[in-house]
Amino acid sequence: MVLSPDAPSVLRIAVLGCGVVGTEVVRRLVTEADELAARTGAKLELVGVAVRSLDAERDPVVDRALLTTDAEALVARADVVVELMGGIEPARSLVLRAVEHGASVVTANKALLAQDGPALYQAADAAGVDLYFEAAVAGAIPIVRPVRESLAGDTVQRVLGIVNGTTNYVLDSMTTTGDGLDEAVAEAQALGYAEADPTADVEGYDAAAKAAILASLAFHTRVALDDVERAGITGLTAQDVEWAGRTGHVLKLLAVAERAQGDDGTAGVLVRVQPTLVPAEHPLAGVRQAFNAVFVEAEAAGELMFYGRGAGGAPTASAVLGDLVSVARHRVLGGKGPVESSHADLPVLDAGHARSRYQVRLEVDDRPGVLARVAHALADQHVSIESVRQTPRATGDDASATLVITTHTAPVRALRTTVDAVAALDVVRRVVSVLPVL
Ligand SMILES: NC(=O)c1ccc[n+]([C@@H]2O[C@H](COP(=O)([O-])OP(=O)(O)OC[C@H]3O[C@@H](n4cnc5c(N)ncnc54)[C@H](O)[C@@H]3O)[C@@H](O)[C@H]2O)c1
Ligand SMILES: N[C@@H](CCO)C(=O)O
Ligand code: NA
Repeated sequence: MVLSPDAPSVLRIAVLGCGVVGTEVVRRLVTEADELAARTGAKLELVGVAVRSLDAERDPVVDRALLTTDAEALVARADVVVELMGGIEPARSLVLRAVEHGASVVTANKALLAQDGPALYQAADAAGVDLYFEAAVAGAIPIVRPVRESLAGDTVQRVLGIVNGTTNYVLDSMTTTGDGLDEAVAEAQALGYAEADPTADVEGYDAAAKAAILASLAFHTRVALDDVERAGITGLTAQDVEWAGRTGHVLKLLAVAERAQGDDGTAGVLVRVQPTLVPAEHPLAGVRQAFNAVFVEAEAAGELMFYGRGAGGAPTASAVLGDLVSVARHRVLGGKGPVESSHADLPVLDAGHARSRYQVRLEVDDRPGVLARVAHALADQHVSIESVRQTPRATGDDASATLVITTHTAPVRALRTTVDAVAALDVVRRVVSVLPVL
């Protein structure tokens, strides 16, 4: 490449946090140094790695002479800061400090971006530096850049997918083994997918943060973590998974961000994370283990699908290094990457505006007239039935049955009212589950 005489020949790189991802980023910076320099046009010199403890055991690829517990001082002497410690503070202050010093930032921190993204994007923009975050959504899968750049000339209608590897592993394991949730989570922990405290994954916070980031990019609108309607997988049982299979579905934790209309017809966006019944023949049903997959539906492009590893040290490091080369190239060749695009400023609608097909599973008395009464309760709310399946549970005087009703697309508010009405019928013993169907 032809470089201007004042282009830097060396860029100082600071890595903050040396855990699962940080270690793999350091490994590639060390082992691929020559190749990265050739691609960038400048040497990427690792000048320090901020850690909590200097004495902790580490992979030998990490040069102990580069370790420091003074992250602030390290940030002050870097051209590019790679934030991989996670959490809100001190990550937030260090990212702000970095851009104030004129350093570009690469981060994998979805929690921070979903909470404080706008302030960070503005600070980077004001300072004229880059803030890149491909690794924050779906790990190695290129999805931030396609939505932010490749689709910048199109109109995205909907983004949906599996964006949390841990919960996909847990649900996949429940599907294949018939295990309950606790056993599957313990297995995911033993294999290193789920953390010791798996709350962020199993309660859907991690997926919700990613959904907020994707929605912001896709709809040119600010969407924060609190705007996302969220349900995790903790309430799911082995029976829910079994019934999904019996009715031709696979249970997946889906993130959905879509354009929708408010009550007065105004345009808005809806963003939610919830366990969803995916038809067995749908491509998302075949996303196994800890893999992620994201569908994007855009006006001109039509349907796009992105699939790959959404977690793990090396895959996530791939996305971080891609960003690092991009922002480093801007330093060498001049120019800057995209800034926050929130001009559409669409309202985030409350989840009551969602429309979906639903599957309602009931335990009912098994006697004449029961089905008619349940069907009547749905008809009262104009919720149309697509199919009904009845399976006997117990026979004799106390005969009972499982009733699985699949509805046509209905507004979630009508569905909720319907379920309350059904639950109140004396012939209905229990509403076991209500799940959306993709
Ligand atoms: N692990 C993955 O698969 C994955 C995938 C995508 C994104 N991410 C994101 O990447 C980031 C890092 O994740 P991870 O899995 O490597 O976590 P990790 O817990 O393995 O590593 C984080 C490291 O940062 C260190 N750290 C925390 N606070 C620090 C501080 N104040 N000063 C110095 N060091 C500090 C911790 O001691 C730890 O070693 C997080 O934002 C995470 O959400 C992780
Ligand atoms: N805990 C996350 C890591 C990637 O963000 C997951 O399981 O997908
Ligand atoms: Na990604």
